[in-house]
Amino acid sequence: MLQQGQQFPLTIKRLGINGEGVGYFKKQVVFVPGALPGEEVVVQATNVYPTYAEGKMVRIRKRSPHRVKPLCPVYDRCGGCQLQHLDYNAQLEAKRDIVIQALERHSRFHVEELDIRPTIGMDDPWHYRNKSQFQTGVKKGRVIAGLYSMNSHELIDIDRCFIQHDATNRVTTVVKTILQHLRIPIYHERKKTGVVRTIVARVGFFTGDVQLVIVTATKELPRKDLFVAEVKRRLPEVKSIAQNINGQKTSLIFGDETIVLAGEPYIQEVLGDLSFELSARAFFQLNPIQTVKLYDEVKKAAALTKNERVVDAYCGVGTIGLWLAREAKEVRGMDTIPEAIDDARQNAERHGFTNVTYAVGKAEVLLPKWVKEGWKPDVIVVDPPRTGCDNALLKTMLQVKPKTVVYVSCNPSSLARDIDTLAKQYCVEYIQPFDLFPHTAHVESVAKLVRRGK
Ligand SMILES: C[S@@+](CC[C@H](N)C(=O)[O-])C[C@H]1O[C@@H](n2cnc3c(N)ncnc32)[C@H](O)[C@@H]1O
Repeated sequence: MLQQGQQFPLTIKRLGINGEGVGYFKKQVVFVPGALPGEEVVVQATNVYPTYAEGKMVRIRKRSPHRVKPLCPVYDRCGGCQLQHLDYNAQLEAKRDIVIQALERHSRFHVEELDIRPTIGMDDPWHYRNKSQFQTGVKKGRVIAGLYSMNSHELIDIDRCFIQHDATNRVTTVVKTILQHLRIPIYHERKKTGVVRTIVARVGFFTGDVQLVIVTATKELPRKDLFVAEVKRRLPEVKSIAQNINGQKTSLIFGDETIVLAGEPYIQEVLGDLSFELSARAFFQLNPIQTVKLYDEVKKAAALTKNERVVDAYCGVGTIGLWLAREAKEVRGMDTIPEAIDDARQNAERHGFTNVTYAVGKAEVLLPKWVKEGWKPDVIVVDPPRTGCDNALLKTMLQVKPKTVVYVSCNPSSLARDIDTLAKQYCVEYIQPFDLFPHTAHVESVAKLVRRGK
């Protein structure tokens, strides 16, 4: 058994689900952030648990040929990315491997018999995120904004984040200086004093318009008019300035109340031939370039012929349903967040779709209700949160037996578990991994399932 603080040699076998290197020391699994598959490293045990251990890398004895110098100067301290030290093609392979590992661990499939395709990556895997949410703080009298360090509560000041679109970097940096000049108080988490908590900047990739949301702990924002005037003067690309109030002690960024301070309540974004109006709190996919590829894959997998009734389960603001609507007879979507459904309805209306309806509620409650009312889908698309689909939904799917299920997943473990349940009546035609978040350990997948027999 390993002891805390013990140093030992380790060969890294693979990347774990959080991007850390995984090796075995006398059959005990050890997770080592920063270590890469194929490397031989010396590790110091930092945490030893009954079934696994965590360690930090002390020295690399044999380097991976895929190890590269991270682009970001704060990569080692910031918790945002996990894979910048691995070359991009190797990242794509590692992500496919993460999907394979999840299937081996959480399903009964013979993985070698499944068609798991190479990960679809980006031509340029930098500056792909359309939204930044940087916490604010004060360091040596200077206003800073960024992300919290991985292992401590230190706020890392980030001037240029290499995975953010540069418009969001620029807006955040300038807003920091405006807050500094106007001496607008920054919120202090421990003392619970001050005002500004978070700077949220979102850009429409297609339009170049930027939305700025200042999240404050109090309703009062000192020197608000001056702040707005300075933002307008120095950042003409900002088309919407809003204040969101969040006085709660919570890990959620936004509170319930949003006040538009200047400009439009929305910015515009375009995906394929659909346009969207994004309000301050509206959810929208973070990587628009890859989202288009992902949705096109969903469309291909759904293989619609204008005769199908389609469910867009966990629909968010309805984007997948709208992507499919022209090729479907009818689309019904549902989500638990009322604002998302309001947006989905408006999006459908603006595009003139008459065959799409959206409802607020749980997928596992609404689908059985629709079926009971006599409405049976031919194709079901699910895009659940990390926890995967509720059992009641899977059960209804097995009862209703749509000819095709398209499963969009942001968590390979819950994907593996859920498609294992569906395998009673469905064949997995293929699984297509996507890289929506280069340089992080996230992997998104589209699985196409077709009903066995009739
Ligand atoms: C991964 S997002 C899907 C977003 C959307 N399909 C898109 O492409 O933008 C998951 C969504 O599931 C919703 N959700 C969570 N639990 C749910 C449930 N039990 N039933 C329906 N929707 C749920 C969340 O509000 C969230 O919008």
